[in-house]
Amino acid sequence: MGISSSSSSNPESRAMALAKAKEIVASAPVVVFSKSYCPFCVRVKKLFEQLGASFKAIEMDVESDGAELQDALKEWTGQRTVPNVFIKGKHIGGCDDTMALNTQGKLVPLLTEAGAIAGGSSKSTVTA
Ligand SMILES: N[C@@H](CCC(=O)N[C@@H](CS)C(=O)NCC(=O)O)C(=O)O
Repeated sequence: MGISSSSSSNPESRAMALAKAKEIVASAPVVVFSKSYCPFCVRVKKLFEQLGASFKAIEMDVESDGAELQDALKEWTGQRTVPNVFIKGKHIGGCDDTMALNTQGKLVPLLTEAGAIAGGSSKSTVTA
């Protein structure tokens, strides 16, 4: 490797990426770490839209430090795949996990409690 190393293997960059990921998660009621071409991400974002929930999407294939963020998320949550969903700072998981919460009727209460659905939603679940 010589004197240079990739930014994601540099401990300082890793720590910075982890701090940034945590900052992003704290900055919005719902955060979806995503990739713009990922069909599972599209499903999750569409579900939140259908539920009328506001969310922040971070497209890691577009962000210049996306690879570092993805490494940081793996370190933090144990999950490397996208989407990687957080509600009110809590790690929810991926598309399957989010869809399962919706099917169980647990997603809307979480989104409402997080303040992502203004004034609550008349829908308790949606079929996606
Ligand atoms: N079962 C997972 C599937 C997610 C998945 O396979 N995502 C792909 C992108 S479509 C992924 O993250 N691949 C690894 C990568 O992009 O680094 C879920 O429900 O979220």
